[in-house]
Amino acid sequence: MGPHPAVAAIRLAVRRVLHDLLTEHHRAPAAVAHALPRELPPSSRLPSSREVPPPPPLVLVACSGGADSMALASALAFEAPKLGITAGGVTVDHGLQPGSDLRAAEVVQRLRELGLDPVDSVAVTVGRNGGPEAAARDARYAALDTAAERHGAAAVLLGHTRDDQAETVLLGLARGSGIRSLSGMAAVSGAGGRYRRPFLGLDRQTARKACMVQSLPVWDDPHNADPAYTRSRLRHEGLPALEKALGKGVVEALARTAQLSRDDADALDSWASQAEAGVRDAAGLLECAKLYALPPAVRRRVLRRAAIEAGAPAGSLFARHIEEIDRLITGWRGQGAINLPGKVVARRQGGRLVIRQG
Ligand SMILES: Nc1ncnc2c1ncn2[C@@H]1O[C@H](COP(=O)(O)OP(=O)(O)OP(=O)(O)O)[C@@H](O)[C@H]1O
Repeated sequence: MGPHPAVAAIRLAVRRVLHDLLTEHHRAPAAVAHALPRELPPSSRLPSSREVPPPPPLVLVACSGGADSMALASALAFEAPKLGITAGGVTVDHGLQPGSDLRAAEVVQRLRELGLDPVDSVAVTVGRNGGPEAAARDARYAALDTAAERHGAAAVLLGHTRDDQAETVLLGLARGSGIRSLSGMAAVSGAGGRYRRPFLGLDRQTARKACMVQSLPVWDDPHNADPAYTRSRLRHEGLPALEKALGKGVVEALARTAQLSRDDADALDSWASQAEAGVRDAAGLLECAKLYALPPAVRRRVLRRAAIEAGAPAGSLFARHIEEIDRLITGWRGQGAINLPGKVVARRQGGRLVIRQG
């Protein structure tokens, strides 16, 4: 008898990602070998480094101890050895609740019991930038980046599911900042495509079921049920209400919206990068008349890129900033300079748009 369908589904999702990683590993052996600073065993220190096969790639799972990432850890532990991949894990202690260090130690133990090695627990200090959820996320990704680099990991797997994706799309929709924010989380992201999300096509229920039938103990993060958090309200009130009003397929439709929006946003980004050269004069300044002639979606992207190039931090540059710059082109009434994040200033001078720091 084969495994329970939920277990088969999580394993298949992980197997696909590991196959992709191996294909990349074989396509770019030099680059991957370079990203793997782990000591080679003495027997493999041959005179010609070209003949030395790179060590097997290491893949880490980022595990909170919750159902999604425990299911992910179990599937990784099962699939990785079959493909000659070393599987490890990292858990991050945000220090936000009493006893969080004990929970982190428990997660480490569970990951070791699954056969993962190395397993790290990293304690972080959560700052105050941009609200509690954003601050915890920033601290978490910084810790995961450091762990991945320390171990020379080829990838870090994250347990985001289709339900998380649906929530992310709705949050993006409510921000009103365009299709890039509707495109949710990418299956591959981070420096060099480090982060992989094998479960984006699976629902949360499947991950929970897989934990249950494998008798994996899971930890329910009290933050996930705390109505003080936007995502938690969306998960427990918003999405169920939408499902009630629109039917059960909403989550799937929102996840599909993410994929379609991502493709559209990528196409517009590439259009904007091609259009950019054509709207600059010989001195490299943006010509207002040529910007005016661009479709608004392309023009806004050119303006955003110019602001980032001038030093505005991408994460602090919002749709309203771009709209203000855009008005220098499309609603020109002699208005003054516009202050942007990162001390960047945009002003219209003659027929040119000047965006620079200071
Ligand atoms: N404290 C943590 N340590 C390590 N990885 C984490 C931690 N918190 C979240 N992650 C990673 O980020 C993913 C998404 O986490 P998030 O809390 O947004 O979603 P979740 O649906 O509650 O996931 P889970 O059920 O795994 O906790 C997790 O599946 C896991 O891979």
